[in-house]
Amino acid sequence: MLMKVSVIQLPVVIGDRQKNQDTLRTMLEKAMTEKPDTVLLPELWDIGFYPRPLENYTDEGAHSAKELLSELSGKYHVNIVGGSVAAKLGDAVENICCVFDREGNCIADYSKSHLFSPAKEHKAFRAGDKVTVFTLDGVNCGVIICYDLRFPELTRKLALSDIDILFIPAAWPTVRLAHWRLLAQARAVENQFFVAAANGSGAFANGMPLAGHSALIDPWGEILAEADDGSAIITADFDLSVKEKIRSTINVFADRRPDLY
Ligand SMILES: NC(=O)CCC(=O)C(=O)O
Repeated sequence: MLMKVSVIQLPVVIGDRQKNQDTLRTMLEKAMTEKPDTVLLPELWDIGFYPRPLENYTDEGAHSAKELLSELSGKYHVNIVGGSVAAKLGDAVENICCVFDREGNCIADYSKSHLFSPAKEHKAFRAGDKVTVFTLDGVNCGVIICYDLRFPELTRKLALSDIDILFIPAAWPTVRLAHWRLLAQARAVENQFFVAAANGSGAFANGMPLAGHSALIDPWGEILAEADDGSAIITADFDLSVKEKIRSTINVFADRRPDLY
């Protein structure tokens, strides 16, 4: 079975939701010429990482993002893993990813569980406390958000739910590009699944440049497609039978020692 996945590496403008939503409309229309099954967006693609004071830029209940992503997934009949947005939920804000199926239904959500303390994200956002697995076109998928990538235990938990594809929306800076690539490939190799990693292009609110370099990676760690640091759309076919072939050669899941760790 094949799943064609596209990543939209959006050039995020800090604090300008309307502009970023307009850019998404344009880029998604362009991405659809490749006929992807699933499209992934970056972390906080509608406001950037992250304008202050955050309360002036939040999306109440993620309604604005949900309305747009539902419309676009239904219109183009494509699954959308909606990056993330700063959703006001009661009296707190969560960095939340909403997932849409081809009919425009929001079928899952995940709130970032590891907040990036060097940027004081933990002061502005509330951390999520659940692990999210969902199914797109019959394929088991999971999602983590940016800094979550540094915590392999979370990803391993998703792998143990037998996911085939891990989606990673991110806002990752150029100064740590080497970590971004290395960790994304490592998660693919150690868990023997596909990874779709979407970074933004542009800059953080403090002016630090974003690395771009969104990537589509197979379970052998091979990079099937990779962007540079500018605005970009990348696409690759994930041949999901590869996962089983690799697991029948090196079966790390059979050889694990959960009795030791
Ligand atoms: N948006 C983030 O979570 C940034 C993470 C990051 O820059 C890092 O882990 O390094």
